[in-house]
Amino acid sequence: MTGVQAACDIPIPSSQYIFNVPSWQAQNFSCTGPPEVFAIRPSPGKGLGAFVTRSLEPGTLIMQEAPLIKVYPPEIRDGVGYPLDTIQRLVREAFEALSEDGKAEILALSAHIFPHETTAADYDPLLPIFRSNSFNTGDFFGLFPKVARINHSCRPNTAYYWNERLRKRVVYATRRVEEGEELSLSYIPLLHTKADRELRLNQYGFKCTCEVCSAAANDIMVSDQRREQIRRAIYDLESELTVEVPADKATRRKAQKQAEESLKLLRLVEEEELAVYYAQVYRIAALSHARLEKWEPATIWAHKSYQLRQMADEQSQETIEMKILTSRFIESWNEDLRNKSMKSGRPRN
Ligand SMILES: C[S@@+](CC[C@H](N)C(=O)[O-])C[C@H]1O[C@@H](n2cnc3c(N)ncnc32)[C@H](O)[C@@H]1O
Repeated sequence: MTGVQAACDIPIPSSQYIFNVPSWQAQNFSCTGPPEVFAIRPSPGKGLGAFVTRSLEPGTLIMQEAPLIKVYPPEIRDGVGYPLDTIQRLVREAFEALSEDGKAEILALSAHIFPHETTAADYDPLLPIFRSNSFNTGDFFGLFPKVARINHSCRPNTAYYWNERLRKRVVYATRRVEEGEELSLSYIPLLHTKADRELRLNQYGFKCTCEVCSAAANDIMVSDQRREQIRRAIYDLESELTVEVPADKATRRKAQKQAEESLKLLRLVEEEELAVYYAQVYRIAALSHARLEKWEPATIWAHKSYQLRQMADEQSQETIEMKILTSRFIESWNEDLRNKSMKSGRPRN
């Protein structure tokens, strides 16, 4: 029996509580959560930013926030994008329903205003605030005032996702973040060249000054090439991912090539330090090796992917998938070893 199980087995009498809470306090009790791990202060050239107050390990939860304003976008008009007039009206309606404190929180957010906007007859200052700070959860556009203080980087140290169970946007560290370092996340897909990323960031009205975009010309060229290669490799490998054992020699040769490509992809993502993609590429490497019945590397990559996915969200479909795959690969690996030892006539302990 392990120490953990032993500790859990200690019977705790149900009538005993650590604190004796008077009933009036219990009614008024609300959980404020642990102290924040960041502070908001000026970030040179970027307005305000969020800076960590102590070093964070990968996977540390940084923020969990419910949207203060939520707007369900109407259908996109073909080739035109979202109808701005409708979005503007919906944002205004949601804003008017807020408390005075909520309104003040929204109005304090930064916004980039395009010159043509202020001259429009129905100009509403809420629209640039919304455009500069809102996130698309896939279901709706939401304004999350705390998350909105995190600046963009093309090599971010955090990732975020919409947690459907909590109905909150969750931000967590994807790598170690040192005390005093600024938190960053990505507003756009990152597997594009600097020029393409610039075009996408235009909608937020700023030119990115992150470490990748302000590097020397040669480093930018190398980074651009790597990102293009990573994008292509992810697309190619993911579109053919299967755990079916190759039925003939030609398919086996192709599967072998794919396993090699999956390791090259891993190296590229690590060289580019795109921690937000690690879980995805570990999964590709795991499945590519499982197909060849190379259970040891398949298990190692699957477990790495599982660990990262689990840091983000223990109960997501992606995490559960990697947990199941890891245990299946371990089983196959054990079976493989048993078969080999039977063949060699040496029993395995
Ligand atoms: C969502 S807000 C981020 C918080 C903002 N800095 C503030 O003061 O509240 C987005 C705005 O921050 C600035 N910003 C964010 N990331 C940046 C970056 N990588 N380079 C330059 N400016 C950036 C831009 O002005 C952008 O419109």
